Amino acid sequence: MVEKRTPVPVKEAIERVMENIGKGEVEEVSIHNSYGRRLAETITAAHPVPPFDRSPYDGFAIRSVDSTGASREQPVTFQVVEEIGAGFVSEKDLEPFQAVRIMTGAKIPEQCDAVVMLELAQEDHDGTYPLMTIKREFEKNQNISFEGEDTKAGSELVPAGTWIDPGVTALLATFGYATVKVAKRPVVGVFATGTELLDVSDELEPGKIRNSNAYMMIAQLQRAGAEPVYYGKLKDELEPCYEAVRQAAKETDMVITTGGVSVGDYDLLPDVYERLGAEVFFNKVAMRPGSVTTVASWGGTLLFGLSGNPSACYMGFELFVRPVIQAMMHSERPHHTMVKAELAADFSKPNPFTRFVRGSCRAEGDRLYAEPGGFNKSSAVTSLAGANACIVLPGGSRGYQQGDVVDVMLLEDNEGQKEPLS
Ligand SMILES: Nc1nc2c(c(=O)[nH]1)N[C@H]1C(S)=C(S)[C@@H](COP(=O)(O)OP(=O)(O)OC[C@H]3O[C@@H](n4cnc5c(N)ncnc54)[C@H](O)[C@@H]3O)O[C@H]1N2
Ligand code: MOO
Ligand SMILES: [Mg+2]
Repeated sequence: MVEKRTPVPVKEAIERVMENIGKGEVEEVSIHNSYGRRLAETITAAHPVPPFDRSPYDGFAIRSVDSTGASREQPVTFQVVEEIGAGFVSEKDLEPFQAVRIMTGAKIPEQCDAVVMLELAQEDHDGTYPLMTIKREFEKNQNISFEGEDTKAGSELVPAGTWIDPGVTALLATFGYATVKVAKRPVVGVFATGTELLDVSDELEPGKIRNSNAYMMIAQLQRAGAEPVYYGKLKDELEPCYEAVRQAAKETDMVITTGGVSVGDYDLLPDVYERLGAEVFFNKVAMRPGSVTTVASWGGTLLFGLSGNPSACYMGFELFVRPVIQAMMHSERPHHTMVKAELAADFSKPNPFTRFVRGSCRAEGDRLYAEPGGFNKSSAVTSLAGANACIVLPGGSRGYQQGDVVDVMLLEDNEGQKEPLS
């Protein structure tokens, strides 16, 4: 008799997994290697930005009071007593009607409170000093880039858990982080199971296929920020599978396998979990594809038994493995971001399970469209190429029509959200 499995609703299944994980360790990395990691410390402004009042223009720093009454009819002339570029500080004590030629980024001289752009000044020379004449008044504080206008000292800028994008890297540099505390990349063991599997470089043989899932999962792990350890492929034989998974579980933070997780004669992962004495959280999820997704825990290591069917394997990874990686990397929003978009094709056949249709989300005019990727079976591999989104169609008695507004999960977004799927 075939074992009867009870399907768990997708959200509940994800929550069961998430209850069983904690934050990963912290390490310090050079700013050069920080892109794509997650912060393990909150970045707080150690000083104001900019750290001093500075000129936003190439021009002349003046005392605004000297420009009072300046007009086309009554121009006012200044002696230019000094010139400073960015990086230099004025040392002159200015007298009335004296100005400093100043370049963008240079510190505003002590006695000055306005900047005249080069284009608004007429330049001349009196034999001793260069001269500059203006034909309009300048107000106090005109054309000054103020200390702290970007951020004040002590402001919390980026919370721990944030994905380090190029902008965050700029902040790290601004505040002198030559190294930064980041979450360690979880180390994830990868196995492909299946006696039918050939290596990538093998010629096809009757009844055999090339192992695509392992490489797909490694790429998904890299996209998620984890460190994949590829243990290779395993034949559908219990003893070697058991030994290999057991060993890998001791060496990694989690182990993902693909294939051998359903109810077939050669689906041996259920036996591996039983023999290990692993705690199986569920072995059937009310989703399609990926209904056979199984998650277990053994000795503190999570074991993900993903389906052998490529589309099912892909979805099992994005729904269950990826959020675990994000949470271990200190993300407060470990789940994929959801948006609403218009369905660009009909899915009129109702399905009792929630369907996850791989495809793309694209903007056209002021609307977002969700476009299925093509061949939509669990076994599909071609429709995964270029997928940046997944259309989520809740199960039930109704189908979905082109133009319906549906939930779409963004696969390439690093922002994430707290709760799964809503
Ligand atoms: N009687 C039943 N049969 C099946 C059920 C069921 O409920 N009752 N579930 C079906 C569903 S749904 C799925 S999904 C598959 C899941 O099968 P497994 O996870 O056990 O995976 P395998 O049987 O090992 O392989 C399935 C399929 O995928 C191909 N495969 C496997 N590994 C790879 C790989 N690394 N790269 C590319 N392709 C791979 C394999 O050759 C098979 O064609 O079970 C249904 N059956
Ligand atoms: O688990 Mo299967 O992918 O539902 O099709
Ligand atoms: Mg099978």
